[in-house]
Amino acid sequence: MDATTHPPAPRNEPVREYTPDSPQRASLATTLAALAGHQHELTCTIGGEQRMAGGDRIDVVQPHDHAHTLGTMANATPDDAKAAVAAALAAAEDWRRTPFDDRAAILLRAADLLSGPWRDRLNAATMLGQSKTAIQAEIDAACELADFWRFNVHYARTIHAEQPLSAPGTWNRLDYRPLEGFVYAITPFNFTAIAGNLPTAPALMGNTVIWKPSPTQGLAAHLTMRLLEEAGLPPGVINLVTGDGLAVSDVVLADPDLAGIHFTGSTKTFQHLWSTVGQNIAKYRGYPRLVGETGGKDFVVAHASANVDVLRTALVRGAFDFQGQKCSAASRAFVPRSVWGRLKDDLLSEVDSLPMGDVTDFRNFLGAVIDRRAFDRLAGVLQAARESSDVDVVAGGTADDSVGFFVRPTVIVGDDPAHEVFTTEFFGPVLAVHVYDDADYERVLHQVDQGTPYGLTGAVIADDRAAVRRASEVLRFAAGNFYVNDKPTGAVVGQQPFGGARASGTNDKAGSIYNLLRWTSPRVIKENFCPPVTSGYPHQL
Ligand SMILES: NC(=O)c1ccc[n+]([C@@H]2O[C@H](COP(=O)([O-])OP(=O)(O)OC[C@H]3O[C@@H](n4cnc5c(N)ncnc54)[C@H](O)[C@@H]3O)[C@@H](O)[C@H]2O)c1
Ligand SMILES: N[C@@H](CCC=O)C(=O)O
Repeated sequence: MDATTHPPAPRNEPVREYTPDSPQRASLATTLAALAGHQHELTCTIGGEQRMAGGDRIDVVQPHDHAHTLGTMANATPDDAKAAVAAALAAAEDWRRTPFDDRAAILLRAADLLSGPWRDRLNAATMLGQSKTAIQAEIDAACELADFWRFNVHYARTIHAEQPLSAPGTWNRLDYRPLEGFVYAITPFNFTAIAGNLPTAPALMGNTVIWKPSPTQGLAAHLTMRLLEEAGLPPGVINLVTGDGLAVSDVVLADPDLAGIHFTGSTKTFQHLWSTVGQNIAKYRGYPRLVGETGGKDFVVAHASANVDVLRTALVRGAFDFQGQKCSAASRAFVPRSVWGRLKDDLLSEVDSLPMGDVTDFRNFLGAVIDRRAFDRLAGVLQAARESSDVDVVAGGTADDSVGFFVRPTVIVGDDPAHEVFTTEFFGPVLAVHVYDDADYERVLHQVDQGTPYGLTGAVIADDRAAVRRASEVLRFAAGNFYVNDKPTGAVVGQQPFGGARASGTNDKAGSIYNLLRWTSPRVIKENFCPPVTSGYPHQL
């Protein structure tokens, strides 16, 4: 058990802007060239040792220039997975005995390394590997990840300080034990910060971890692991296994010591993991904690009182930042006819003129979508929309994979809010717009609430206070992160803890006290200073 010390108070990492001629931009450009000019061996890290996984090789390419390979990894095999489990279990005893302050100091040091000497490297890896523009990489790989590490230490300390009352003659304590076993962290391609947070949050609470990042986030994940080692993370605390994860799950999900899953990715993958755990439930030592943040079909509802410039900006940034590949991205908008009349021309011309291309050219607003699979899926969506008589493609609608996986930002207008453009997560730069009669605001709010199985993010744009309040009431369960007169993306750690319910996940709010509580199994210790020495009770006298 730990003394209540006071780690440095967390603060949000300031966001750099990378304006032309700034030294920050010059430094990032130099690192981009250096990283792109090197072929990286994207190894597993098991028990502190780097080794290439034993399965099929996978080339990691730049999505905006797919002929340009950044490095190679391989699918982890069942033997690699077994070695990772063994390493996590071997490291567990020492790690759980490591005082909280030492565990915390490693993550605080990692945060400072990231905001200093590692910033350009992790930003550049995220730009090259995931096709993020400089600002999208900066708010993710530098700022959000440093924020996760600093704020998690603060929240974990708050948890440790929460202790029970003690009656006279006794001392009651809460011992915040880690889970018994190991945690399996599975992370998505789209956020380097999420990839870095999911293994380190359980580790901070004293757990050892097997981390399976997305192959298309492989370069940034590899560098995050090196950064954590430099910060002092002992071998075996986090064991990185590469590849698609299929063989890893076969081993890990059947292991009696599986104590938890920390997942972010698609709803489909999480449901598969959950049902496999359900089938294996009698095998485990305990009940594995299942934490998953998953997909969304995030909305913007405009009211007749909406400021058109606020609405246009929320739609353009909310739908098309990072090519719409944020779980929080606006992908369905509901706009009153009177507002659409004033919004349409400016919105469509702005969307059609958004510069898209190689993200190392800082003038671009969009890069490419992540890989061939995403490109083919999105190209199919656009083709179906172009051919459909039920919807109109009013901006974008084209895709070109000759150099990179480029999909033009697209706006589709449809009359039927039950059409799949309003219900299916496409996870790309596709915004569906439903134009409604101004008098139908109340009906539209209910449609937005019931229109999809998801409940992740959403926004209302309105100047009329009663309209804001009504949207907040009707849409209470439609979004775990609800925005008023803002885009539905860009949550900041410590300010808007992030996560949604319904099919969007377990809503444990990444980077918050609620998430960290899932990685501890508290023990109560009662110590009696004056224990009774006779068995009789006073009423017997
Ligand atoms: N709610 C959130 O906070 C949040 C954040 C980011 C992304 N997302 C969601 O993630 C999705 C996009 O990310 P993605 O394409 O990487 O998702 P995905 O589900 O395809 O993959 C996520 C991770 O799971 C791995 N995986 C897939 N099957 C596996 C298995 N059987 N065993 C082990 N690992 C397995 C993948 O390799 C990857 O590492 C979108 O649906 C998006 O909405 C949600
Ligand atoms: N937390 C991020 C979304 C993460 C999902 O991709 C946001 O708020 O935009």
